[in-house]
Amino acid sequence: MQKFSFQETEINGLILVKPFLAEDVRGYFIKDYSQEVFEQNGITHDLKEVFYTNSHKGVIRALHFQREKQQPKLVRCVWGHVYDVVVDLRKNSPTFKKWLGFELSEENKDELLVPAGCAHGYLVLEHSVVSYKCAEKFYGEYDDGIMWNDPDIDVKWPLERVDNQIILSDKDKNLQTFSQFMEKYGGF
Ligand SMILES: Cc1cn([C@H]2C[C@H](O)[C@@H](COP(=O)(O)OP(=O)(O)O[C@H]3O[C@@H](C)C(=O)[C@@H](O)[C@H]3O)O2)c(=O)[nH]c1=O
Repeated sequence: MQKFSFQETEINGLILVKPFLAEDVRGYFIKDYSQEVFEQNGITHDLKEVFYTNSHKGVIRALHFQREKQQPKLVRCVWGHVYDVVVDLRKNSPTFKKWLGFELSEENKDELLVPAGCAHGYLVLEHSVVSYKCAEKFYGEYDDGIMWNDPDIDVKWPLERVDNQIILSDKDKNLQTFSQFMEKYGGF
C-alpha cells in the first residue's frame, strides 16, 4: 500500500503528488485526490471541475493557461504515458520563465499539482488519457497559451520519442509567443 505523499519541486507551488494506492490480486485501487489529506499537508485545492483528454501518440497540447481566473490543476495520466511540462509565468517568482518536465504515466501514477500562474502542456508518448481536477472553472474567454516551441522558453520536448511526428490543434498552431504574451500582459 502506498500513502499519499507530496514532493515540492523547484517551481514554488508545483507539487509532485504520489496518490494513495492499494494493489491486490484484482488489480489496484487508486485515490488521487482527497480534500482532507491535501489540507493536512497544507494544500488547499477547492475542486470545481474534472475533465479528461484522450490523445494519440505525438499529440502536443501546450502551453496553456487562463489569463484571468487561473486554474490550479491536478493532472494525472490515467492511461498511457505523457511528457508533461510546466512553465512558471509569475513575474515575481524566482523561477519566472523556467520550465520543468515530468514523466507521467499509468505505470508511475504520479500526478502534478500545477499552481495558478503557470502554463501547462504535454507531449503524448503513447496513446493516453489524462485527467484534470481543477480548482477554478473553465472560462473560454480567458483561455490562452504560448506556442509549444517558443524560442525564449525553449522546452526540450523529447520529440525523438514520437519519431518527430507531432499532432497539434489549429488553436495550438496559432498561439502567441512568450514575448508577445509579455508585451500584452506583462506576465502574471
Ligand atoms: C479545457 C476545456 C475545454 N473546453 C472546450 C473548448 C473546446 O471546444 C474543446 C477542446 O478544448 P481545447 O482544445 O482547449 O483542449 P486542450 O487543448 O486539451 O486544453 C487543455 O490543455 C491542457 C494542456 C491543459 O492544461 C488544460 O487546462 C486545457 O487547456 O473543449 C471546455 O468546454 N471546458 C474546458 O475546461
